Amino acid sequence: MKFTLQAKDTASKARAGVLETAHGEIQTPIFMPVGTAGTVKAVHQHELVQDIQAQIILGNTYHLYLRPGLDVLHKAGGLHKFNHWNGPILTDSGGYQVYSLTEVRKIREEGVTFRSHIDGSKHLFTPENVMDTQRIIGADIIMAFDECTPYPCEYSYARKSLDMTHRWLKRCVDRFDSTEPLYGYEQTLFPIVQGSVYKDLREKSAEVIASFNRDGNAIGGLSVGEPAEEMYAMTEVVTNILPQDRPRYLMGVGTPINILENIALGIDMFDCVMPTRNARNGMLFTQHGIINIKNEKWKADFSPIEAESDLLVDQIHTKAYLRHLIRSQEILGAQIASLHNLHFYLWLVKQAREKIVEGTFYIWKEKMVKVLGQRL
Ligand SMILES: Cc1cccc2c(=O)nc(N)[nH]c12
Repeated sequence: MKFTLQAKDTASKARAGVLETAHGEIQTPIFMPVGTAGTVKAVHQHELVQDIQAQIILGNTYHLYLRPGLDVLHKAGGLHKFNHWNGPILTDSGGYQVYSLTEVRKIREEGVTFRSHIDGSKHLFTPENVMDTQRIIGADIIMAFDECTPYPCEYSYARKSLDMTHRWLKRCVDRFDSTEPLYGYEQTLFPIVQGSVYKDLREKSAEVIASFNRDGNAIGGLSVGEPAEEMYAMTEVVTNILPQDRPRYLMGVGTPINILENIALGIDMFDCVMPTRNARNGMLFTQHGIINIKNEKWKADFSPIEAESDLLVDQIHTKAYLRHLIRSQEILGAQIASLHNLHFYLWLVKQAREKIVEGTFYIWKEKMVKVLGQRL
């Protein structure tokens, strides 16, 4: 998988590039809508393509393995066929979701046993079988099986966990490199840097991950509750070590401000459930700050959701109407708010890319971060 750097900011580590996959190219920096169970919740495919120009979406091994299950996905010819998405797909390896979604789980050298959050059935994920699973799902970019350490966590735990994640990575690489894609197009495996918030562990993990010389590299174990300053400090340590000519993917990040600050630290790819999850609760991200649409102040505000936006629903629907839909828990409320937030996130990273290319990113970023966190 080819990654071409097109521009670098002079006042920061921000870069603009193009990542070529079997299902098309991705302009970076990029935000990847999370489509956990094979759908970006409350958003139609044509809206992803036409309305927000999403370039790549995420699926998830844990969810897809449990439902609809590997036999259905295999018979369908993979996730692209199943959900009719013809662009690139990235799947997470499932370990993180086991930790965040299940109570009953055990982490062993062999892998992780857990009970399904759906029906309580018992399962085992190992580095080998999550590679096989991601072969069946057929995502263009697949993630190594890692342990995402909680925050906070003891140094000794973080170090032991890191060493196991590196041993698991070797097993993932051996399995992936000794199996073939199932649907006639190449897939690529990204390893994941861990090390919690400990500088020396992050340095060690970044060096080990870089030594595998894969097409791209991910940074995990952040956006797990640590203060933003710690997130930025660890990202800086890791991007100083990861190879310049490979894309860097910071997993689970983040707010609009997190994204801009991490682009300045040399990150190219982001994913986060925040734009869709918070949308369903009425939290709207806009270029002037954050709107809690359920707030009384919008009750009779008949101005467009966001006048400057080129998204149709932002122009034709009013704040008052969207407030009514969200408060009434109408499905259309989730649909409009989710589409609005995803459109905003994709607009933001597209703006960042344009500013990097024209050499004005740092000034623009400093101005934007002052506005984006404001409560309107
Ligand atoms: C989705 C996600 C968010 C945040 C962190 C992580 C992580 O450390 N590892 C994996 N596999 N996924 C993550």
